[in-house]
Amino acid sequence: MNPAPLTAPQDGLAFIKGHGTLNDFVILPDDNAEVDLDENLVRALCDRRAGIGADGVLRIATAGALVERGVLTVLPEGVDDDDWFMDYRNADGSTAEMCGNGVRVFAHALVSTGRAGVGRIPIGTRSGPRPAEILEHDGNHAVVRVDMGEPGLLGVSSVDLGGRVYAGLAVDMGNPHLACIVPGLGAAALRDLPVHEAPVYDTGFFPGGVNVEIATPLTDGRVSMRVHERGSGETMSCGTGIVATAVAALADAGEAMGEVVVEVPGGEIEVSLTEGGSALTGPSAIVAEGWFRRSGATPRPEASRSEL
Ligand SMILES: N[C@@H](CCC[C@H](N)C(=O)O)C(=O)O
Repeated sequence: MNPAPLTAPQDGLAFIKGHGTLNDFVILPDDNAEVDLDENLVRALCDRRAGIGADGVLRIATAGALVERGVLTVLPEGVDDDDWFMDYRNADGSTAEMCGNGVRVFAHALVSTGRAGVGRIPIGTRSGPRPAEILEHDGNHAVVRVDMGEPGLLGVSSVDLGGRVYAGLAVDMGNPHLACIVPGLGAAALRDLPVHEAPVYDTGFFPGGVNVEIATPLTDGRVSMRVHERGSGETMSCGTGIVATAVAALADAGEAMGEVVVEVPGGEIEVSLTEGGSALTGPSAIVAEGWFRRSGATPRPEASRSEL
């Protein structure tokens, strides 16, 4: 008997799987925004046991199509109708304004699917334009630099993570962050902290939730960081959180600008902070493509929800 070759199933949703320093994404090429990307579908795609598994979903669509379909109410300032737009969703189905690792992988996917050429690529996000430049490209691997815009300094706050309270700098990277530089913390001790536990933060300060970074102080231009992301739990890397951490680590050292290498469990990323701007440079990998069978998606029993 000849086994049937793989063909697109009738209810198949084409996907690409990629990651940036192990912050992983299901990428949905959906230029005209035809897919009804509701919370249940996002959760099913991101489910690490019953789905493909990812920290988030990146839908590729034009900004104009997302407005036409009502996914966006208005175009963010500086984003044009024809721009590719990164419609980002967290693993729990919530929407976020920005994802720094996501923009690198998104730009890489645009190039590898022929939607853009290498060079500077305009990319729209809910927090405005985040142009990316492919610095190296070798099929499934790329090095991408993203213009991350000007970090906003919001003040100081604190968070309880695993029973210990940390003070941090609140940084707006389009999405909210609390970057906590812990005096005397070394990389080995950071590895032992219970960053997977749900952070207890000031909901008055962060009414829409917050991403929490715990990091070592700046030493020779480097810091180590771990992150608990809003809507995804602990991840191996977070691009916006990496820039927020660089801002906080430099501030802690009495500086406002400079270059910082941030080590995360998933690898290393370079951050450049300049007058009124920031950039993130790091790798992207594309590892798979295929079809997600929508009718095969299995709702999770309530008892297993904490794993999402
Ligand atoms: N992993 C991302 C950030 C994704 C969004 C975040 N969880 C939020 O809800 O704000 C990154 O690389 O920046």
